[in-house]
Amino acid sequence: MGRDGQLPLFETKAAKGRLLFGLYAVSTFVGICLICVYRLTHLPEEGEVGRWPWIGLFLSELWYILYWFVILSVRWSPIYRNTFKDRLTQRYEKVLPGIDIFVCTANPIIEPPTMVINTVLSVMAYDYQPEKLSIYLSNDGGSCLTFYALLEASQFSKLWLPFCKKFKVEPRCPEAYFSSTLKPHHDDPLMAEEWSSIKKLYKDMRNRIEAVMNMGQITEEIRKQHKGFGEWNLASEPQNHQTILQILIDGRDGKAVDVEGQPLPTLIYLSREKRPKYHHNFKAGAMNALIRVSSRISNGEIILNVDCDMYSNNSESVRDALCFFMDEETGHEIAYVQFPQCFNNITKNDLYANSLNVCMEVELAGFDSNGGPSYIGTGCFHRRETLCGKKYGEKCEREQTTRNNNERIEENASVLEEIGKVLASCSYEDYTQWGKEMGLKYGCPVEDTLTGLSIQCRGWKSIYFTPERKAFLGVAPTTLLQTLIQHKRWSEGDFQIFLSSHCPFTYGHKMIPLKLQISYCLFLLLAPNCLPTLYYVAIPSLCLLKGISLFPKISSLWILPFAYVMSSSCAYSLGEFIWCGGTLLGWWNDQRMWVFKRTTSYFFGFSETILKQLGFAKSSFAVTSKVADEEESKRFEKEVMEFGAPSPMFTILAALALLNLFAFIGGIKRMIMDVPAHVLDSLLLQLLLCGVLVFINLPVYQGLFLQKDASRVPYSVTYQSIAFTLLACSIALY
Ligand SMILES: O=c1ccn([C@@H]2O[C@H](COP(=O)(O)OP(=O)(O)O[C@H]3O[C@H](CO)[C@@H](O)[C@H](O)[C@H]3O)[C@@H](O)[C@H]2O)c(=O)[nH]1
Ligand SMILES: [Mn+2]
Repeated sequence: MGRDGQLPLFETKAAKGRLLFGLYAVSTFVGICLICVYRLTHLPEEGEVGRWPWIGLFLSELWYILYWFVILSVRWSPIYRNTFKDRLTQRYEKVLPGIDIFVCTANPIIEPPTMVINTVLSVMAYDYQPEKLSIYLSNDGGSCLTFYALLEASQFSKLWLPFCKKFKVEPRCPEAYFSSTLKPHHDDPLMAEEWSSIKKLYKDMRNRIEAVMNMGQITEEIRKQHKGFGEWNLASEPQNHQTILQILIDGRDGKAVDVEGQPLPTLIYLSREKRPKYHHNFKAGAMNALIRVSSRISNGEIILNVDCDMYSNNSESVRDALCFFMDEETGHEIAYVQFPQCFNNITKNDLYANSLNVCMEVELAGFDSNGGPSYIGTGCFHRRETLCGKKYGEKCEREQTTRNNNERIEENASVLEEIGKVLASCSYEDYTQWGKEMGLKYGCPVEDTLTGLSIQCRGWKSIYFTPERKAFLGVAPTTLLQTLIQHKRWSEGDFQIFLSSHCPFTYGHKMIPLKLQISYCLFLLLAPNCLPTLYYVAIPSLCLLKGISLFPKISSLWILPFAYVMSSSCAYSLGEFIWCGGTLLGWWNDQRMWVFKRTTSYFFGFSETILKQLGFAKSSFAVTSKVADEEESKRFEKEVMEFGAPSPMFTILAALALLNLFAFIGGIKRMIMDVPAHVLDSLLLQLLLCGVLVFINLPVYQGLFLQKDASRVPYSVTYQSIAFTLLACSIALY
């Protein structure tokens, strides 16, 4: 029961199956202790072969044990939330706050404008009073083609919104809706008719936008449709232009209505100023410009941030989020409500492990119970004042950015556009706290994690909410390289936070619970995982070639803890994976990606972070492509691994795969030729490990030797990797 005897607006439930989890944790812990005892008591004497590989292996294992404790503490007691939207409506319908929605895009080629406006339309159609909704599109690509697409969307919304509301359609992203639903049956002839006509109008619009995209420019005729195009006479280069701010729909304007005469949400286009002299700070820079501009135009109390590829799949999400913010008991403590990142282009067995299901279903729910989820960049509702640097419980002093909420904004649209242009200019942030104490933080490729952490360290709580009907659906990378590069950015940014003054253990000391500090390490310490993994996939195999044993004999009892820890961990992760909706083959693919990411993405992420610390490298942000060519898409659908592009990441993958293949063949040969049974006895576990790695790497061999189309491993990579492998093997053997 909440304050004043009212029922709360949300409830919290603990996860089930804790006993089983405890059993797994305790028994595995015993196994781990025994492994340590074995490693210490069986350490080869000084001068004996295998002493150094042994020590290295033990250090790797120690790292994994440390990381296992992190994994365990995140999973200890996940919680799940449930909202009561009817109570919200009953109590607060008249006083619901204004919501500002920020959609970010950065590149018209890899983030096609059709996709961007689909996202925009889906959030315009939220089940919420349109007078209280304002949608901002931030275009860092600076392309007028995106502006044109948004102009089209503003027209189309006049039909789309009433259609969605009249027939309560889901999802409210037109592309997703029309490709997932069939024409409604004749029992509702009215809807069937409207359905067909809207579908046709949507397709016409899409064709117009695509035609313009193919031309690469807009025609004179289109240019005349809106004064805004005039801005591009001055803005020739995407990275060097003035602010472009256009209010396409002004919700306050009585004439801004849909075809049924109902008001429309406000719709605004923004390309912040870009100048070569000024660093633009990637998405964080875009978000901060949006925060300032919106504070003068609509000043919504709540800000929703979505990436341009993450359409709203659930028209009730705003209300879900408000159930947390407006809860009488705890609402005032909550800074942000994070929804999971889900994707609509995951294939059945998820070859590249992009679904992030376990992270979204289990790990973030664990964060929630340990003190609050991190901010993951998209699908997150923020309280505006917390983004402006306010501490929990403090009165907001920085009035320049937040206006009084009751104050009505009276200026007309063109005045607001002029004011906004100043707020989004490069020099506005000079000598201010923006990017430091205010807004999203600069200087880190994972601005989201860093910003979320600092909000939590200012005393705020956060909430993680996974509704049954997914709230947002996005586009996951569709090639191996894109996935690896994305994870490199993440691991690099995360590790950078760990090494910085924002390390949760110091920065968060006494500010957030210890268990949350530890939980953050799950992400922040991903990068260093590359070292033990590289060691584990290379050294035991090389030792196998040489005949050095690093694991207990099969006939010894010491084999038991190794066998137990391996099988219990596999069983646990498989169970968790299936529980989160995965398949058996999906789990296997996930294991493969586990190895691939650790030996490439995290390795590069780790090295670059170190180089950055030493001042040798600068930060970058490789935007993930949301499109693939036709052949690529076909292979993606068929779950054929894509190696097409030459990349040092592939050289490492191929070299490690070949190394294990050679070692495996060498190991088998040794067993057959050298006959004495003790070889088999002392090397079998190593042979098994090597065999599993060979099995994991099957798609790599396929890419090296069998695939003939554009997806094969490039020859340059093949030669390099063969050279590396031969070198490594000969060093090991002689
Ligand atoms: O200079 C830039 C670069 C990127 N973006 C936008 O940022 C978003 C995320 O970029 P994307 O390439 O899709 O990155 P992902 O790896 O998919 O994104 C995840 O990880 C990022 C941090 O690395 C977060 O910013 C994202 O919100 C989160 O979804 C996209 O909408 C981009 O348009 C900008 O607005 N300006
Ligand atoms: Mn993305």
